[in-house]
Amino acid sequence: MNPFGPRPPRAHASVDNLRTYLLAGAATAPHRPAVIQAAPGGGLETLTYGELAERTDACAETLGALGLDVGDRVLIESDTSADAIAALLACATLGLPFVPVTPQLPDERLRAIIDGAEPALHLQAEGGRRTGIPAPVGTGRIGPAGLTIERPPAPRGPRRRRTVTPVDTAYIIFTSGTTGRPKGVAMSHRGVVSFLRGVRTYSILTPDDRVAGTAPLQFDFALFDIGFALSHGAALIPVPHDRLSWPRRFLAFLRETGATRINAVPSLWRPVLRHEPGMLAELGRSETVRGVLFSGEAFPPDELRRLQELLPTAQFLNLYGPTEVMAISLTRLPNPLPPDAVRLSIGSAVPGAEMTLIAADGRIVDEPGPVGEIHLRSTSLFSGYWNDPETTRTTLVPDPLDPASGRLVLKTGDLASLGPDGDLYFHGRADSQVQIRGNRVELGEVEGRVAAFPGITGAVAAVLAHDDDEPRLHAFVTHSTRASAPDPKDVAAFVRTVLPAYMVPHHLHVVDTFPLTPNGKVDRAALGALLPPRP
Ligand SMILES: Nc1ncnc2c1ncn2[C@@H]1O[C@H](COS(=O)(=O)NC(=O)C[C@H](N)c2ccccc2)[C@@H](O)[C@H]1O
Repeated sequence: MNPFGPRPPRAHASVDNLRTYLLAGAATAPHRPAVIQAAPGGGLETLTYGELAERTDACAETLGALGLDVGDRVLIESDTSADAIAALLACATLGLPFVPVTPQLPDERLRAIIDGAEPALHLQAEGGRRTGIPAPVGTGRIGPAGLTIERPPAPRGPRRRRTVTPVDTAYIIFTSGTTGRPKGVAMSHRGVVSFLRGVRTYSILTPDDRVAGTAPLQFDFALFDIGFALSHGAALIPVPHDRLSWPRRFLAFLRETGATRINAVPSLWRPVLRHEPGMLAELGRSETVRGVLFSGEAFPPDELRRLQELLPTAQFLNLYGPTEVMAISLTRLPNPLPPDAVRLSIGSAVPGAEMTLIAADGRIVDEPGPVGEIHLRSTSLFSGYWNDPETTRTTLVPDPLDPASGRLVLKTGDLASLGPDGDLYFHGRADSQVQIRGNRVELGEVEGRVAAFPGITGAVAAVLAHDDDEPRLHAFVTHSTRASAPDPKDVAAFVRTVLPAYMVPHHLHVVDTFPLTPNGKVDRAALGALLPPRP
C-alpha cells in the first residue's frame, strides 16, 4: 500500500500546472472579481474567482467524459472571455494542450492548423459562426453553463497516460511561419508557469488592479494577460474586438470598466494618439490608469513620448521576448523617456532566466557597444515546434558557451547591445538588418529620424524593389491630422542632417495607417503593396 495513500483517480493539478497556478486565487479570495467583460445584452458582467473555478470544473467534467488522453489537442476558437478562460483552464486540468485561434481566422488558415495539430475537438463560443470542421475532429460550444458537445471526438483508443506532469504541453500557438506553413510553438506547463512566476516576483499588480487585455486569444500576449492578472489575484478586462477598432470606443470602454492597466501592442496606440489625444489626456488626468504594458515590437520612441505626455502618472513597462519562451524580460521605462533615447531598454531577464549576447564569431558580448544575437537560458523554453524537429533544432541549440553541458538555449534572431547600466538595448531582428549600397542599415534608426520630423506621427522604413528597379530605401509615414502632409524633399533634407546619405529614404509615402498583422504588429511584408503603381 502506498504510504501516502491511494493513487488519486486522475492526478491532474500537479505542482506546476497552469490551472493550479492561475486558480490559486479562487481558494484564497473566491469573491474577488476575476473577469470583467462586456455582457452579451450590453453593459458589463463580472465573474468572481470562485465562479471561474466552478465553470472550469464544469468544463473539465464534460471534457473528462470524452475519453481523451493526456496530450490530445483541443482547438479553442474564441475572443478572450470568461468562457474561453474556463475552457482553456479545463484543458490544462486534464493535460489537453489547447490551441487558441481567433474567430477572425480565415477558413483555409484554420484548416492548415487543424492539419498540423490534428486536434481531437474544436470548441467555439456559443455565438460562434464557424462551420465545416472536418471529421474526425469533434465539435462543441463553450457557454456560461459549460460545454455542449455537438459531435463527439472519434474514439482514440485506450488511454495511455493518467497523470498530467509539468513537462506536458499546456498550449500550442501557431505563428505564421516564414515558409507560409504555420509553425506550432508547443509550450509546457512548466514553461508558462515559470515565466509567470518570474514576473510575479516584481509584484507589479495588486488585487485591486483591473488589466485591460487587447490581444487576440491566438497571440500569447493574450495568454500572458490572463496569467498576469490571475496570478496577482487581479481582474482581467478583455477588450472586445469591436471596441478596438475605434479609438473613441476603446477609451470609453477603458473608462467604463475602470481599467487600471492597459496591455497592448505599440501599434494599437497609433490611431488613439492621432485621433483622440484629448480623450486620452482626460483619461490620464483621471489617474485611474496606473500602468501601460506593451510588447510584440519596439515602441517607436517619439510615439511613446507622446503617449507618456498624455499619461504622465502611468508606469510604462516594456515586455520583450519570443513566443518560444512566452517572453523573457519586463522592464520599467522612465516616464518621460530621456529626450535623446533612440532605442528602448529591454532590461535583463526575469528572475530564473538569462539573456546572453553572442557575437557573430561565437564569443560572448559582455561590454557596452558591440551588437550580439540574444540567446536565452530559461525554464520557459518551449518544448519544440509541433511535429517539426528539424526547424526546432535551428532554434533550440547547444549552449555556445557551454556545449559540453548538453543544455539547449534559444537562439532568438534578435540583436541587442549592452548599455552602460548592464541593460540590453534592442537593435531589431538579425533578418531585418539590411544592406544598402554595401552598408549595414538598422531600419529602426532611419525610422526614428524620419518620425522626428515635425508633424510626422509614425514612420516605417523598408528596402523594396520597385518592379525591376534595384532595391531602394522607402519610408512610409503617417502625419498629424492637424498638419499638412510633409514634403518629401524637406524630410530627406531633415534626415540628411544627421544620417549618412545611404540612410536617407529614396522615396517617402504618406499613408493613413500602416498595414498590421492579425496580432497587431506592423506588417512589413505588406508594405510593398502600398507602393504607387509605376507611371
Ligand atoms: N518589447 C519588444 N521590443 C522589441 N521587439 C519585440 C518586443 N517584444 C517582441 N518583440 C519582437 O517580436 C519577436 C517575438 O514575436 S512573437 O514570437 O510573435 N511573440 C510576440 O511578439 C509576443 C511575445 N511572445 C509576448 C508574449 C507574452 C506577452 C507579451 C508578448 C521578438 O523576437 C522580437 O523580435
